[in-house]
Amino acid sequence: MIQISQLHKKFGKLVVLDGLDLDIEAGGIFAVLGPNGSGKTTLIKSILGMVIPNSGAIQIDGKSVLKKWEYRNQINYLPQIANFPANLSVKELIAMVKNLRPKESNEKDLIELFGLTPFIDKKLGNLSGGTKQKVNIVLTFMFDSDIIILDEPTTGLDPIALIHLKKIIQQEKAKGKTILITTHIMSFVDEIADEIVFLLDGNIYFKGSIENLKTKTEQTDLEHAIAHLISKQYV
Ligand SMILES: Nc1ncnc2c1ncn2[C@@H]1O[C@H](COP(=O)(O)OP(=O)(O)OP(=O)(O)O)[C@@H](O)[C@H]1O
Repeated sequence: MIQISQLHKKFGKLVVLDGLDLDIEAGGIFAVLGPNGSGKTTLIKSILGMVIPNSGAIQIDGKSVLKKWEYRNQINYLPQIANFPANLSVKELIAMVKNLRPKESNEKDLIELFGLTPFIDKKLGNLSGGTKQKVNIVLTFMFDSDIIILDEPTTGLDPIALIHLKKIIQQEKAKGKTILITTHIMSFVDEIADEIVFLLDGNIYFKGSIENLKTKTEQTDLEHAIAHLISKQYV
């Protein structure tokens, strides 16, 4: 579904992606992991066309996406930091996004599920961090798209919201969606990911199931397995 080959991205002299190759098959939950600054967001933004690579190819369903924009309509994206206009209300923001993306949307159930009804007329600038993240989640999941990309989706969420988030991610997976998630919360990965994609030194250092990773690193829990990967004992 998503094919990336020989992707290079530098910011000035800093090499972030160094000839990265990655194939993401259709359907399933892929956790994109790696230390801070390893290039997870850069990779995701390259797929979304928000970062322009220096060289390399990105294809979705066999078609190159570089310098194209229409394909973005088949991707739902939850950014790591949502810079919402502070003066808009939640309702106004949802209406604005619906206007920008003329596609059927299903925000009502999500607003209710995440307990956002009492906040619907409140200005975004006055909301708590976790409540803003719930709005971010509603905006991401209210459209039906084949690919869902979530950059640190759990940030600021309380345990109940986290349960709801996990459930909607599983529901989307059951519909055959391809879901990419970056996170540093290993318990979250352990619970929901089918595959781990681990970035280090500008490349994919490991791609496979959690079970494979545990076997390869001879660790019984994911956190230690990842720590072993970073210590580069398994090149
Ligand atoms: N627009 C930019 N200009 C300059 N440097 C950038 C830019 N975007 C990212 N970088 C740098 O590229 C590197 C990779 O950043 P990126 O945000 O992709 O990492 P990450 O793996 O998502 O990190 P984290 O886990 O901390 O979110 C970092 O050193 C970052 O400072």
